[in-house]
Amino acid sequence: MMEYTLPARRQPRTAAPDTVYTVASGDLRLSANTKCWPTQEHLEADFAAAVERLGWSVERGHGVDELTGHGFIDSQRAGIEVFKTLPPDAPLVVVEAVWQYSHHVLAGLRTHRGPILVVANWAGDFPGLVGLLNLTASLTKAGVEHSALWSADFTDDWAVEKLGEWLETGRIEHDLSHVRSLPALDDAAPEVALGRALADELRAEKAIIGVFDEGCMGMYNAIIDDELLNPLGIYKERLSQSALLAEMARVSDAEADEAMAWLENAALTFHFGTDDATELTRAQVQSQLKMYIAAVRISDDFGLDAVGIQYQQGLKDMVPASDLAEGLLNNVERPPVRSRGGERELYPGAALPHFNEVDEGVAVDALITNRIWNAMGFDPATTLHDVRWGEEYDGEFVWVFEISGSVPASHNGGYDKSYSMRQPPMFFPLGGGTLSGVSKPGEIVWSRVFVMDGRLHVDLGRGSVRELPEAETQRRLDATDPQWPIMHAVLHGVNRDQLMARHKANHVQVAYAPDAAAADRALLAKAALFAELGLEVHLCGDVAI
Ligand SMILES: C[C@H](O)[C@@H](O)[C@@H](O)C(=O)CO
Repeated sequence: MMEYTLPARRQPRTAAPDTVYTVASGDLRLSANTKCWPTQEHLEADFAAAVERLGWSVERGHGVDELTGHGFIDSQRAGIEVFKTLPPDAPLVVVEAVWQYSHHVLAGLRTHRGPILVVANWAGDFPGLVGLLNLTASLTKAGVEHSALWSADFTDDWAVEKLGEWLETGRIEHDLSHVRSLPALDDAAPEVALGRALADELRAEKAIIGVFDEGCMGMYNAIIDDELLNPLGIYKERLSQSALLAEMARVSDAEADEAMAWLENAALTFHFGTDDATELTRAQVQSQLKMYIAAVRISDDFGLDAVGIQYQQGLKDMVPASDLAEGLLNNVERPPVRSRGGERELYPGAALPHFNEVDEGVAVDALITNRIWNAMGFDPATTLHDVRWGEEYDGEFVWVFEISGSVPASHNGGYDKSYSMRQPPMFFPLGGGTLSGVSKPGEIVWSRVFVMDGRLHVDLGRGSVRELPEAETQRRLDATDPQWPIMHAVLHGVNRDQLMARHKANHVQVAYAPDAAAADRALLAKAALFAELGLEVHLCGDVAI
């Protein structure tokens, strides 16, 4: 008989009784992990104290790295190694005070057999809630059973009761009574006819989304397989960020400066400084505008209907942030871009929808929103935001929707009400300016396209954007990232915990309509379009259908 070298069988550890094991997933960027570590330690102490008060013990599943000084799992490999040492049947909690890359822990969580809980602190300072929402959405797409919980410090009655429920049963049931399935639609409604006609057109004529490097920052939920995407009539053009760099190198300084002059003329405020390491410089913006021009030219080359640049891996070490380009692309009014030889203006008078962080759920949504809003004669500017945080103001819960860098200027009421600040060095070593502002008051449709049970779904809802006093706006910006664009959103008929429990992404899509009745009509058209394409449509909160 032949003798082969068989791998030694690993003996799985047995879980200690009444013990919860914790892990913490982090960023890939050392600067972010180091800076956020004290906040993470604080949350872990609060959470452990809550568990211990309920009579259980907490064992941290991995230590603090002596070299880096932080205790985050900072790569997929590190995560796999940590999970090898954990008892596979133990109750396991992923504790998150920061923005994290879900794939760091997804491999381990996919094969973990014990109950899984993801928790975050209800705080604005670092995007822990955003990290939680990405991980729970990724687990949902992966079909891994899990629960989630959030609290300021895990001493409030609600969180303590929910934690107790999880310790006892291995599950937390949240109130999801705000979600209902789309009812049969009125065939005679013009919005239904519009939605269905646009769906037919999309399937028959097809559209292409350009994906500059798929899979940003471990966001597994943000990747939609071709098998799910193609039946909608949407196809991916897989592009490399290297090609974007090469194209940027072909854009002249003079062309970028012309775009800069256009923006200065439109009264966009740039907060310039001189220290490249921490402040915004003209050279950074010039590079960003070269990216804008290059992205439009490549989109034209490939006949793209929408485009996404992932930036935060790879490009972040090569050029300043993609955000300024992204905000410009999503706006109808933007610096004109001509073909390389100057003969043609590209995508004249139109927004070219951009899906930040190559989130393909956003790509589908932005493309469809753009078509419906254009057909209805509304401003088609649409953007994602991070579901970042929120607090009550004046008796209602006002969300801080805040994406990490840019919105279309029309959301702020125009370029003259928008500004550009240097991206925080912790995340963006080479800087670059944002396209920021405070989103104008008005009526919005919000939505999220996501993958669950191997199918595409969409959640749709209505909201209003509030105007808050300047001091409150500033307080919210200071409590989060003051460089980033903020929207004071109130969701109709959906409370804080309902959104957190249900929302299957760190991102939420928003688009304005001229007034409440118009927003209701746009939502109806969107629901009809998505239903016609075969998505499972869910209505969230108070929706007039
Ligand atoms: C800068 C950070 O990495 C952000 O990109 C992160 O918080 C997100 O926006 C995630 O959607």
